[in-house]
Amino acid sequence: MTLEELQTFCLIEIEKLLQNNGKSLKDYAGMPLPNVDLISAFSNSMVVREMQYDVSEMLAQHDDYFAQLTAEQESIYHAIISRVLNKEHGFFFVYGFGGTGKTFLYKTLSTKLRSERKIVINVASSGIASLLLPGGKTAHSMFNIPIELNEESICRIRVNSQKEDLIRQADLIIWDEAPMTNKLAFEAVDRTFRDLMKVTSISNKNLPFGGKVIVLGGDFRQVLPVIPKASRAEIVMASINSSYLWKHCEVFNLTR
Ligand SMILES: Nc1ncnc2c1ncn2[C@@H]1O[C@H](COP(=O)(O)OP(=O)(O)OP(=O)(O)O)[C@@H](O)[C@H]1O
Repeated sequence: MTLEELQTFCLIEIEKLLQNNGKSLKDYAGMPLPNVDLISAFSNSMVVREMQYDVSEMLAQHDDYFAQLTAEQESIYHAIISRVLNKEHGFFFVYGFGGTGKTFLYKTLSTKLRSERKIVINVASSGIASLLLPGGKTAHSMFNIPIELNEESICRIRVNSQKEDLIRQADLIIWDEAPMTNKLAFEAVDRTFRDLMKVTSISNKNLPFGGKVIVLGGDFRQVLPVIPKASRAEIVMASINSSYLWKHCEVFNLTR
């Protein structure tokens, strides 16, 4: 917890005691007031959970991972981190077959940003893969992706919910095993994020995933979307690289 957060916590407690006695911090000239932005962040337990990582532990882990990155991993790392730090949008795909170090890269990115108290949402297409990611969940449960999908689907994220707030505040979203998810699921997430992020800036409506920095990863030679009785062509058409989103994607390759 930072000193400012600690101060806000203390001021909230003092304010509660004062209010119980018919007074308020505002009645005392020169007394600081709690930081309103932090109060709303505290009230969202999903955001609080993401802020609870031990900063020095994250930094130590990051430095250890970073020192081991290969040149390929390091250049992808810098490309992604610079987008986050410069508050620019980014839609990336990290392509690499099993064992090329995608998860290692995700862990290095996550520890870097968490060491700076930024929010990283780690999801995977399958439950098993999500267990390998730090703080991982399945994409379907995190983004409330509907089971039945079509070209107009949107995710069922309630307005003013904690999840909506968490997504809005997220600095980086990492989605592993992307090739096995139907493109309609990414398109539903894209529409939902555009809608959700236009509150922050109207121009986000025109950016892929509402201007978020999102990293998809996986290997198209492993598992593709499962569609009962579909032909090979239909399966290929259901992959993310057949989506309208793909032309916006910056693809990186991990080869070793
Ligand atoms: N730069 C690195 N330095 C040291 N070890 C690494 C590095 N990159 C990856 N590894 C190690 O190599 C192994 C495979 O890496 P990792 O699990 O990240 O690959 P992956 O591409 O995610 O594989 P999969 O797609 O099968 O999940 C792991 O044990 C990981 O710790």
